[in-house]
Amino acid sequence: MGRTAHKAEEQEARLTMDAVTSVPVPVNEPVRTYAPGSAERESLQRRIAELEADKHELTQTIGGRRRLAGGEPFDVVQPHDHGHVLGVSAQATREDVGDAVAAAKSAAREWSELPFDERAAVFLRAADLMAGPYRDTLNAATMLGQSKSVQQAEIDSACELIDFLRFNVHYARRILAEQPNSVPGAWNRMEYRPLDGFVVAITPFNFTAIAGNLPSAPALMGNTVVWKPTPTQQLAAHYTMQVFEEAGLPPGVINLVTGDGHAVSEVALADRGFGGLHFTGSTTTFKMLWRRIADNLDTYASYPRIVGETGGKDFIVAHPSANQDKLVTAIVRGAFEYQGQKCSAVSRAYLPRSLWENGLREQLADVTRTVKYGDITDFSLFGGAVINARAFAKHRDLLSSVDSDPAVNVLVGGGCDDQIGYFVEPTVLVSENPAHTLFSTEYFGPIVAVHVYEDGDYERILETVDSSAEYALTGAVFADDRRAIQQAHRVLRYTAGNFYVNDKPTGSIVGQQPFGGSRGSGTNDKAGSMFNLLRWVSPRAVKETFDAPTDITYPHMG
Ligand SMILES: NC(=O)c1ccc[n+]([C@@H]2O[C@H](COP(=O)([O-])OP(=O)(O)OC[C@H]3O[C@@H](n4cnc5c(N)ncnc54)[C@H](O)[C@@H]3O)[C@@H](O)[C@H]2O)c1
Ligand SMILES: N[C@@H](CCC=O)C(=O)O
Repeated sequence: MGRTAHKAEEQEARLTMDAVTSVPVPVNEPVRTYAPGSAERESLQRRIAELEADKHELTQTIGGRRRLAGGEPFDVVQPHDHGHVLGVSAQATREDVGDAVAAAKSAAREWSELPFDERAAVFLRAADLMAGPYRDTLNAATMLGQSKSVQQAEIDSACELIDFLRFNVHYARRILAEQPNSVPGAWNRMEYRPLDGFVVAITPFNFTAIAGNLPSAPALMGNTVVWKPTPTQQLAAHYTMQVFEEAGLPPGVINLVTGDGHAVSEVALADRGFGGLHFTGSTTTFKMLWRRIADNLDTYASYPRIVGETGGKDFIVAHPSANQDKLVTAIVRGAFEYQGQKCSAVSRAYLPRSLWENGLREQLADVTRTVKYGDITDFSLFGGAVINARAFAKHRDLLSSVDSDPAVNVLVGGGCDDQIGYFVEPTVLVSENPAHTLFSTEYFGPIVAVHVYEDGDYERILETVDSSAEYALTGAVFADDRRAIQQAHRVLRYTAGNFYVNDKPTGSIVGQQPFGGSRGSGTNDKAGSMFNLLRWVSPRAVKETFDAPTDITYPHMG
């Protein structure tokens, strides 16, 4: 048999396999508790000690080869103990990024021609490695490098990342199964090709799961990727890449480059073969990258896909009928877990005067005072430090400005200290002015602004919540009165892409609350869902006619 005939047969077999197999039905990875005395706690503590004792060389992976970037070196430290260096990495140069782009291009054809099941198996295997032998490593790296408590690491670098990988395979299979109608004599098919170009994934510091999902989701759909994690998440990203490789990801499919990303936007976003951006991070960075892409529009072979999940000014609004205990728990967990550094974190709360003056103020202050931050290797603590010196300085400046602001009262907190780690106290600020910048600016730290409204002004305050900030990511209403809940649904319909009723607006779960927001919060392509995966395919409609006409006349022509 000739080589061409053999190739055609092989291709036919691939199409058939894509059409008939099924994939494992995903279930959410159970969250481990790490309770005192448990074996899982001991095992994790051992791994933390090992990672702390090591000084990692945090390399790039380009075309399957590890190498330190050619630019300026930088240290990766523990935010809660910034004198403790976990690893050394370096800024990617233009040459490094050029090599990563070349590696992505050269791996593209073979990877896209691999049957879907073979690609899916790589990521399902990665999920199992993360759930098993790599769980402690990824959790320890996330705790040490990003200053997460054990609970916050477990729901991120274990459960959410594993869920992304398993659920994406399930959703991708559903996309492939979505086929057009055929009529007698013709067969219509939809082929879900990857994009006609490589994808750039640029990822934030705050979620190891997001950092792993952004390159792997397009790769699952057959794309090759240049992935740039952020320096402060480099340790966990390093191990995530290691898992992908151990799971059998071929060289060049995901190419990790290190550093602040300037060379990535200069080289990869200016390449003719750039096919799409998968971004999560601040609104400012996303807008800057979008503008750069727009400036290069005439360079590209295709219109690039742009997916970005960005900042938030997430809220809780409570009706006078709200349950006070549940409300306080939601504000404190929502605002102060992971030091307020979730894009979904509560950073503004609108509370009715009747509750505020009948115990809510004192209860909120008392519970907030119990929140302790420190070295996250102490499992009794609630949280750690903010991510770096820049974040610390932003919070320090804000706290010192509110000290002398007559429009703001500090209910609790207000202190900060960066001698050992970048610590900012859990802080509740109260202002009578709902138009104060505290209610519109994303600070991304453990600070929540409270506005107390008159009970009769509920509808008006809902309108204020809607119009105060440029963002529309997450939000929650607390009420027992169903009419109040319905009013909130109506007025706040576009104020949050993830809306919660009587629950905190953080902690979405893959497969349960697909995540993302609109307005200044992003393109709302819902990470970990079919909506996101659809952005990484370029469908081709194929019609095959079995017995094509041989006569150009139509019946009306007689
Ligand atoms: N909506 C969501 O799903 C979501 C999830 C997590 C975080 N976030 C948002 O992310 C932000 C916090 O993350 P961050 O501090 O890492 O954000 P960031 O915007 O500072 O950085 C994000 C990424 O962009 C890179 N970057 C910055 N400048 C660049 C440039 N010129 N060229 C190329 N890359 C560049 C960074 O190195 C990093 O990898 C917050 O605003 C938060 O709300 C949003
Ligand atoms: N899934 C997370 C997303 C956080 C973003 O930073 C949450 O819902 O809290």
